[in-house]
Amino acid sequence: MRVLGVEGTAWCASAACYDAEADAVLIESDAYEPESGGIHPREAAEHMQAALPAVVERVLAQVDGPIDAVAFSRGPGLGPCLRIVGTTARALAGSLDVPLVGVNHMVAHLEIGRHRSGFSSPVCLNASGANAHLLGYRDGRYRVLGETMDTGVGNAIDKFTRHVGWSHPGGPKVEAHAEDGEFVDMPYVVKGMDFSFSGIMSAAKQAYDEGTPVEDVCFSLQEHIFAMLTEVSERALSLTGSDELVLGGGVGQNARLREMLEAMCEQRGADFFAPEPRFLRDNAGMIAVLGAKMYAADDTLAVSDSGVDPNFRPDEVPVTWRGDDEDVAIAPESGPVRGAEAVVEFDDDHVTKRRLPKTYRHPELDATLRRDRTVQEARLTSLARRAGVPTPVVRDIDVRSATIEFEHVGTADLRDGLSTARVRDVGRHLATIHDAGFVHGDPTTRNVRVAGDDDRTYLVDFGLGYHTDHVEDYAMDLHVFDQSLVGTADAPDELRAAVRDGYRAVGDGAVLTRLQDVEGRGRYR
Ligand SMILES: C[C@@H](O)[C@H](NC(=O)OP(=O)(O)OC[C@H]1O[C@@H](n2cnc3c(N)ncnc32)[C@H](O)[C@@H]1O)C(=O)O
Ligand SMILES: Nc1ncnc2c1ncn2[C@@H]1O[C@H](COP(=O)(O)OP(=O)(O)OP(=O)(O)O)[C@@H](O)[C@H]1O
Ligand SMILES: [Fe+2]
Repeated sequence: MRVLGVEGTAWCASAACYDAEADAVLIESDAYEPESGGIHPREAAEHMQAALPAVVERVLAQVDGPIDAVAFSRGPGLGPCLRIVGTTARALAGSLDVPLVGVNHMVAHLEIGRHRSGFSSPVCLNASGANAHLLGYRDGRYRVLGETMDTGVGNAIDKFTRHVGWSHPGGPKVEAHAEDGEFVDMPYVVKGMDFSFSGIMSAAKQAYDEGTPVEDVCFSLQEHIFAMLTEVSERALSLTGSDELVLGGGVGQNARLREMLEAMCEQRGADFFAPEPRFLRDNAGMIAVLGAKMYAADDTLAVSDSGVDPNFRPDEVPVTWRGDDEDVAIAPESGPVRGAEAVVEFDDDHVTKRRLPKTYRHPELDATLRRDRTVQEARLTSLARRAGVPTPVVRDIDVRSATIEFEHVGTADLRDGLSTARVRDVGRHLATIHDAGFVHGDPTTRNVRVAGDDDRTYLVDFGLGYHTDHVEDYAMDLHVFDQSLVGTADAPDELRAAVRDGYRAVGDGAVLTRLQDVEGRGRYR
């Protein structure tokens, strides 16, 4: 089987042919390079119009044999560019007289890694220009386990380089300048498996304006941003119990990001795979490869239904080409637990939590995070108890070794004992701590302990918590819990409703309204 792929969501006019029998991918691309500033949608569309016919022709000239289907990027991306891709693909399918396959560009970024690695059900980190998210397959969909709360990771970096006056794209320039840089402290924002770049981008621009050497800013940007992405990836591995990670997206070409992910996986005994650069940056090869899987599953489009969608989210795609039994693994654990942050050991009635150094992080950043989170965790665990939320008693704390000793609570993680009554309780607990002026920061189904007998639910792991009176922060706390239900429960909808019920019974209705807002936000900016 041979599938022709067409890509052109933003900057890369590309065509490819995937020969499934030979597992060979032929790619021809032509990049749009803005003369100044970032990507202008109209100029980018003009580039697609001019360049797509030529790359298609170059591919077809090298193909020896019939084409069985034409696959194209349906979204997400820039509307004017996508429409040209759509028109090109429809015309090709018509002239070749073959079916049309509409591919989600973000799912293609992840599937190419799965395809090339041979991993069965990995967690995927997509680190591209306009996006940044963690995906895991569950129950017929790619679930968004975590994502950026503002801009995509590449766009964030590109905004800094525009500020400095460097041409687009900025990522490779930041990587080159970082080589001679030294560490300066910058904002580091992770909320469960979500993360945000707006604070660090303003800080980077300000540091540059105030005379910090640009090499130091570039170095520190990479150290912070990529450590954030690595931490959330590790949290996703820990939460799902998966031991496979694949990387996708243009920022994945960065050697420092790959090095960090590789080191993290090695430290926890997981397998890591990053496809070669031609499959990381935007390319039609990944569109053709996923197109072939979809075509084999009869997942084709009638021309009348083949409109493009600039906001096409990866979790909207019915995954027709994978089996029902391929869900991302959820392994039962025994013995010491290796969370995203700490190693937790159990001894009779107490639990020792050690934040061991993470070799992937810069030593200074590592020391700060381990110390601050240890102090904060001990404080907030006790504050929550005083507010009336069941949490373990803090028996001892040693800030130097970032170690806390807790009372052992519960008999299982909520993940392994989900019920509507229990998640309703969690909703109430979150409302109670928000009322007391702080957030948990990482409320997942593994950071709640449950007990069989009295059905109490305890909150643990307050290390990412902080004091705040912003409705947005409270809503994000709920959103993190909501996403963890989606990621770990078989039938999450009833549970999600129960959390809201619990929250409503105790907390502020404005937070639930804001939660709807948070969920409705398209983050492709
Ligand atoms: C929707 C689609 O149009 C979009 N595509 C996209 O963002 O192009 P992609 O090729 O995946 O990524 C481009 C980004 O990747 C960054 N980049 C390229 N090389 C880099 C490097 N060595 N280090 C860091 N960033 C790099 C660029 O600065 C740019 O922001 C997407 O996938 O989000
Ligand atoms: N006090 C406690 N009593 C019983 N079990 C606990 C207690 N504290 C932690 N655990 C168990 O250990 C696991 C890991 O602990 P914790 O979440 O604090 O570590 P972590 O490294 O911060 O995890 P992550 O950052 O991945 O959420 C929890 O999911 C829970 O199963
Ligand atoms: Fe992309």
